[in-house]
Amino acid sequence: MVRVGIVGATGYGGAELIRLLAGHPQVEIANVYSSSADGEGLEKTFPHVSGLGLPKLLPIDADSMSKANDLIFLATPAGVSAGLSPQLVESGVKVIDLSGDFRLEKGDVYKAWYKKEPAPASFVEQAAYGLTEWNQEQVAGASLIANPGCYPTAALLALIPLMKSGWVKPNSWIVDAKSGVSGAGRGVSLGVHYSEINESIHAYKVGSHQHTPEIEQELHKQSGVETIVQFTPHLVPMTRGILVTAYGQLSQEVSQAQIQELYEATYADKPFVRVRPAGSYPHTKEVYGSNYCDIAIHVDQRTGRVVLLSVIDNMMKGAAGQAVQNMNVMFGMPEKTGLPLVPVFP
Ligand SMILES: NC(=O)C1=CN([C@@H]2O[C@H](COP(=O)(O)OP(=O)(O)OC[C@H]3O[C@@H](n4cnc5c(N)ncnc54)[C@H](OP(=O)(O)O)[C@@H]3O)[C@@H](O)[C@H]2O)C=CC1
Ligand SMILES: CC(=O)N[C@@H](CCC(=O)OP(=O)(O)O)C(=O)O
Repeated sequence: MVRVGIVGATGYGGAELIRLLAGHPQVEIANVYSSSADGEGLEKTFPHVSGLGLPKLLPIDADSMSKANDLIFLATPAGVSAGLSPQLVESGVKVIDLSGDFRLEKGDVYKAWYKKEPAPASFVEQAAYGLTEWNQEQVAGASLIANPGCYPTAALLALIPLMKSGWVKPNSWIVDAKSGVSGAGRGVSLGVHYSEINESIHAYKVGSHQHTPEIEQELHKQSGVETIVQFTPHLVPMTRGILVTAYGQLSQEVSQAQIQELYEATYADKPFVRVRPAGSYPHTKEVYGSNYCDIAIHVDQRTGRVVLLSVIDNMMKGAAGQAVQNMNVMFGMPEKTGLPLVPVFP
């Protein structure tokens, strides 16, 4: 059994990790940690986990954490992992970080987009970017995983095959994304107040969202081609789910069938990416509560553009689900272990 510890267990990412790990056949939830609720039972925060026999919340202390766990998940705000993970990794415990602290390779880029001090460069260098489908080998050998952001997961799984093909003009990509409100975490603020967001939709952080350099960095790494992406996120009044609609200008005559074939071949052996039949319209509800990313391809011959539609559950493939998928790969377990396959529907 792998002994896991969860930091940030009182947040949304932490709660989703508990849901998955409590049902994982090869994991023991050994410890849960909190920066604010020492000694309390997690059911005080989350009545829905009552009766699972979970340990009480402990204070965060790197020394004792590294002795009591084989793996620590950090589901904490940006900046926390940058300080904590180096100590944990040095003492021999593996770390999967759900925040953005180890995703960006260049410290100055992190500082510019997150407005925080970057993690030590030597640890950023050894972190594997945990987009499992594309980095399985690096994930398997890593001690520190930078779990991808929710929007980058949906965008990258859709864009990478076409970026690698050379069939789309690199700087033409426009990534329009819509997210449910759980993507903003459990903290209360005016921006997620029910009466402010219900029956409304709005864009935010146009040209300045911190996931923009992450998408660009990984497209470059996977395709070898530098790319600038126009990324616009929107907040929609639903709890979970992300829909990415991405537009790229084709660089040559390519048919819908050719692109469809490319995607089907690329993801044929990837259990969590489902390429939908040509011309379909995936709904976020069709992946709700699951670790799937569903992708559909539309070629518009009139405009010469390809339109990619990609849906995920932000809490699952966009956060905790992908983190568990990475844990499975790190510990040599089958990739799908403990990840319930069928989405909750309706
Ligand atoms: N929600 C989502 O869809 C996604 C989230 N992420 C990332 O995952 C991380 C967690 O997100 P999410 O669960 O939504 O956020 P939440 O705000 O719901 O939870 C974060 C938790 O972190 C803990 N925390 C707060 N401050 C500190 C601190 N200084 N030191 C240690 N722990 C602290 C809090 O628990 P306590 O007070 O008990 O310590 C809190 O419950 C974030 O970095 C987020 O960006 C990534 C992808 C998707
Ligand atoms: C809807 C919503 O607010 N989503 C969050 C998701 C970002 C996130 O989780 O940030 P890191 O993964 O980079 O830490 C946002 O746009 O900031």
